Amino acid sequence: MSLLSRITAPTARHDVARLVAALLTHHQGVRRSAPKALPGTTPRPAGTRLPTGPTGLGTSAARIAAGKAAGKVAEKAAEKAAEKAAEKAAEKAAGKPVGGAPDVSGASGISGAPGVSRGASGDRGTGVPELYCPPALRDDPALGQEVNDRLVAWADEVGIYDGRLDRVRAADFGRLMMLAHPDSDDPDRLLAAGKCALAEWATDDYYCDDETMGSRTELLGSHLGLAYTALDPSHLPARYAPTWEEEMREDPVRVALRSGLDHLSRYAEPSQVARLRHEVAVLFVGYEQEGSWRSQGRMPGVREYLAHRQINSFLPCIALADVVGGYALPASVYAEPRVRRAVTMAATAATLVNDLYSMTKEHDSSGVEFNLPVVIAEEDGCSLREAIERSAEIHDELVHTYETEAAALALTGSPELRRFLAGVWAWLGGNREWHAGSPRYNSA
Ligand SMILES: CC(C)=CCC/C(C)=C(/C)COP(=O)(O)OP(=O)(O)O
Repeated sequence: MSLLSRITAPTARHDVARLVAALLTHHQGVRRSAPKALPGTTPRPAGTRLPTGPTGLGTSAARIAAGKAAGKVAEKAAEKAAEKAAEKAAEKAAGKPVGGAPDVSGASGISGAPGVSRGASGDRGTGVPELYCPPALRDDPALGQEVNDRLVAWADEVGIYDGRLDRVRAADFGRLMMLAHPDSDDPDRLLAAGKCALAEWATDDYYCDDETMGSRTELLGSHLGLAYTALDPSHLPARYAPTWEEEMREDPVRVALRSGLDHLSRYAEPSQVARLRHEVAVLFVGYEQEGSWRSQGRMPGVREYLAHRQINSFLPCIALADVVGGYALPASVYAEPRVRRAVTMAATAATLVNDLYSMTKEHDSSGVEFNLPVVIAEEDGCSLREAIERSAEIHDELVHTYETEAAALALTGSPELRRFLAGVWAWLGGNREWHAGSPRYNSA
């Protein structure tokens, strides 16, 4: 065994994660709330800069003296924060009031509910059990509204959701961006990420989900193939290129995807753009998979569905945490298997939140709809209520595992990785908060 492999934190696995989570969360039957900050990190207010130069294990010798001191301070602060979070968690688990700091859920001023994790008060009338999830880190309604206004204006310009822009405005995707990316207060960066998200949503609504918007299962593959070329341009021979370009502009979803990526490219490095392209291509595979179930009239099993929700997920949005935050996580770190495992688990959890909150909307739609509770009810032969509870438990396990594994990675990783993992955690909180309030899922 090399020295490096001995001093590097071991890979946390399900069993380790479960053990730690169980120790921290189940003390005398009391569940704890998810902490506001990912253990091992500190919430980073918008505009805070990262230390520069090489960081992390084995690189300290390469740092110049000042950078070294700064890195050490940051590491110490992260360790302190982790200790504090663990202490707080233990106090909460023991049923003691947490000294000093305000209640994290109340402090956000968003929910009005005493605590944002699982428990009776969390559903705000939606029927969704309270979930183990961090609270949203900030709520800045004015910023959310600015992003939303600009997003709706852009949707109008590119032609998506024609005649339905009032519903898009009400869904408030600008608020989602504001809640999910608390380390940026730049409306234009939030808008760029919002455009990408709305274009991905439009792809789903127009091609997969919504027959009233023209979706037809037999055309899905062809539509998605063309849509992908909006993100990764086709370079056709000269005689075909002009007409191809006209055709690209004929479809509002293609226009939206291309325009969103163009805007994002002002802030993203090529490797970050490539990352988004990859995640969207994977998302499209997920859209296809769902289309295949639909055309067969087949309900997938729970394992297949969960694997699907990892690819048909919010990962393309979550993957932009660094672009929106104004820093770049190197491609090699993003691709590191332990990082990918943690981040994809978070993405699945975020998407299960969508499943839980969108059940009512989907229940009202005409076609076959897939979500985890329906799939569990079918496979386990249980009631939908029981299946909702089981879905919430699966969500919670994923979040606990992310928390444990990401915290371990944060303690040994670079400042960029630490910030990214904290950004993913913040994304989970903003996402849940948005789903709980957006009229897309909560209208009568
Ligand atoms: C990346 C992105 C914004 C994708 C949107 C599609 C997606 C992964 C969802 C979670 C939406 O799933 P669903 O079709 O259930 O969405 P709605 O419930 O209709 O919002």
